[in-house]
Amino acid sequence: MSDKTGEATQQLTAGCLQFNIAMGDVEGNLQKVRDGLQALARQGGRLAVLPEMWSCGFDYRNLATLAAHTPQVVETVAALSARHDMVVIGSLPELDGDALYNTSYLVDRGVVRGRYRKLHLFSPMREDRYLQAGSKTLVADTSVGRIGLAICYDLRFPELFRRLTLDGADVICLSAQWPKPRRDHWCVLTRARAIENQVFVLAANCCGVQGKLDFFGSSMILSPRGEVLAEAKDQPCEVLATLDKQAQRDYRAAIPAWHDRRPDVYGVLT
Ligand SMILES: NC(=O)CCC(=O)C(=O)O
Repeated sequence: MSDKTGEATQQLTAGCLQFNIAMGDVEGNLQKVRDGLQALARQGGRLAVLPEMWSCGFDYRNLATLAAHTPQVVETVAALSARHDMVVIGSLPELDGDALYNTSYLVDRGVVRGRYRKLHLFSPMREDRYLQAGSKTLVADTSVGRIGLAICYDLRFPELFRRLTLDGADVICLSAQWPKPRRDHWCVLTRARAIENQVFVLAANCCGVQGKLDFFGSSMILSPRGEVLAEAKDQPCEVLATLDKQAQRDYRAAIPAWHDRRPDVYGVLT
């Protein structure tokens, strides 16, 4: 599919942490992540995906103050990722000057390898009123392979996922806060993005109630064929699966949709 495989691990144990995000409670949410990463590490996890805005939720009124904690939160996650020999990905509020972003941090064994600022802000949850949109995509080489990042509503934009795959991602990690009643969209779209790009998709959602929103969980791990390798129910938990990179290469060779694309006719993506 791409010569930029960034191949590091043939068999990768990877997981999503799903929990109920307590609005504004940075320390409480961080403790859930400490416990969850430890549980994943005990089961051999080398890659962990956390939900969207996991440190505090969309606490818009206090977001600038809460975002001021983010550098310290990232430092703590970096220390945990080093201790557990893991790549950890999840979105947090980021303050840059006066601007706030919904930013996914990719931390690899103690080092921040990249940041991705959400491109598509979800106006039904008023995200566009309080946050700025990013303007760049991110695919990074890590100790577990080449990873592309996306955040929640981004899932509805196949062009982004195609771009990440064109840039060599073999795993795409999505942090989300995706509420009821749109579980069917979540299930179909995570699967579609995996199948159409022949990539692994790890999609971490939150669960529980925050204000008027009720989150159904269903964090997912999908194979490049679209098989559901693991799926959470609606309670706090971690889900894990083994990602077989050789099987991914074999499948891409068997169904060569990538080579058969016709961007000369219909696409500007090259
Ligand atoms: N936080 C989000 O981006 C929510 C996206 C969502 O719920 C959707 O249906 O799309």
